[in-house]
Amino acid sequence: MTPPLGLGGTTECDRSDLLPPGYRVGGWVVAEVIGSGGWATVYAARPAGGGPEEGRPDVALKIMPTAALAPRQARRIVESARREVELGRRLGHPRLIGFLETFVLCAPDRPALDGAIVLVMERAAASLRELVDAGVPEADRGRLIAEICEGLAHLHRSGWVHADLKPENVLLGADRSVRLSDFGLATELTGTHGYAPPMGTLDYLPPERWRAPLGELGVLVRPTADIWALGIVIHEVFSSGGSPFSGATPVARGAAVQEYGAGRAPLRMDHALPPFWRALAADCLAPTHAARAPHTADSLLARISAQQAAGAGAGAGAGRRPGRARAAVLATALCGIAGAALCADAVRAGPYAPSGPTGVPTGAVRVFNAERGCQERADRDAQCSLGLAVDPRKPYAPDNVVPTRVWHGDVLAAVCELADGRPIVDEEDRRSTRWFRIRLPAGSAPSAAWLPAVRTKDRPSLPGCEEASAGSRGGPAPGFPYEYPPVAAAGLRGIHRPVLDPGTRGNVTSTAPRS
Ligand SMILES: Nc1ncnc2c1ncn2[C@@H]1O[C@H](COP(=O)(O)OP(=O)(O)OP(=O)(O)O)[C@@H](O)[C@H]1O
Repeated sequence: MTPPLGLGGTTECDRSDLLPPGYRVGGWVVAEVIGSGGWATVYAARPAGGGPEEGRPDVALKIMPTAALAPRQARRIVESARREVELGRRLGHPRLIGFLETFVLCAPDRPALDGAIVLVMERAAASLRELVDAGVPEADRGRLIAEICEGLAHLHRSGWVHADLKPENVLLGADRSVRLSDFGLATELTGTHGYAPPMGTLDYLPPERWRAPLGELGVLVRPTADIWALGIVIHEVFSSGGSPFSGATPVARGAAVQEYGAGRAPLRMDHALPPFWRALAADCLAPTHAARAPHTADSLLARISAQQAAGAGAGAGAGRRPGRARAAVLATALCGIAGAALCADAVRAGPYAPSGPTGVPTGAVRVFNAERGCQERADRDAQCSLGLAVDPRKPYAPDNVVPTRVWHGDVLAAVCELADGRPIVDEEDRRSTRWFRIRLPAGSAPSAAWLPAVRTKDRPSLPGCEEASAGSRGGPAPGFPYEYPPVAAAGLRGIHRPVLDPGTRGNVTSTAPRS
């Protein structure tokens, strides 16, 4: 820290804890107040003439008073400033706000501010909060989230957790590029976690933070806390500032977060979120640290980049109609793994082949997609496609979903049903262990796959699969998968969209401690 500086006030100010415009702070002259947080007031300032700052760009001064605080609080402020300075010194990055210097304010004429800590920062043009309040332009939404991810990825790679990510702390340059700021709670990790002061912004705390014990070192934080906060920010950006957790106050919304974290309430996102961003936010908002851990800032960034590179960024970002897409945990991963070539098959509405010589198919099912936005679409958009499983008794995973996709309204040839497959829950919390064996279009490989019963409203009268298999082949009931002759259908493009696998969700909720 630079030594205390002599100051010269020039104009009157109606609050003793505010500096008037023109007040000189070090080599800087205070202009207007930009905003105030819990512990600080941030001012716009320009370089004072004649000093080394002359000719430098305007800055923001974050002034943290300590005079009126109890010793413990004052220590907290000093510690918070130390974190900001330390992080700023070590982790310079285009997505993090730049720090120029820090010093202690010597202002004997203003006792409330005498001894305050001053951070001199690069000055931003606005905060994401202002933009959210005004309505984030559709064309900017995806880019802003991607840039926040870049900042987080850099922090996490460098072994730090921000611990207070929220739109107020996402600053925007004159060109609207993102700069993460306010590192007062930023925590350096020792291995997988670190300890932060027991502070933060209630609306952005993950479920586990609400019951985290407070030890001597503080509360345990991990990068997944930032990922949770990112999920809330994504939701806000795409839904005009709305939170996915309802409640009139932050504490009430916190109670809703805990209900969700304990598995007693589903995640309910605003219909305004386009499917891609809904899926991304849902992954960020996985209810436990363990479930969120695979979704690192780097992996989220890769998904966003892939989406944008595929030319779907604009559509995914803004123009889509709302839907109730649930965690398409595998959607992007599958496309990434399988590539476009594997994403080539699809089943069109019909043709449904009635009973053939072998007795199959013996029924039909019409695909039902619980996402309302997808029900209204007729363009067979990839984001609205649904996956079919190879094996209904295994979790959905990249190696357990066939390349062929289906869409809401498709009529599929079902040959038999399985009552005790893996339980599946849809976006409306309908749960079923029943699966239908579906014949796929000619040329599909494999030629048959499995549709979860929650993905159709139809309940055709079908034989049990073991029975059908034995009947059609005249042999003993085989295991999975069965093979049936394919039906003809047109091939279309799209990506996999597996339904939510509650096996995963069940594990998650069962391991989540009760609040
Ligand atoms: N470098 C900067 N350039 C422009 N505006 C800034 C800058 N730093 C902070 N601000 C704005 O100043 C306001 C106060 O910031 P500050 O970091 O003190 O508090 P906060 O993040 O809003 O709240 P809290 O301290 O309670 O977390 C915020 O609205 C923020 O957007």
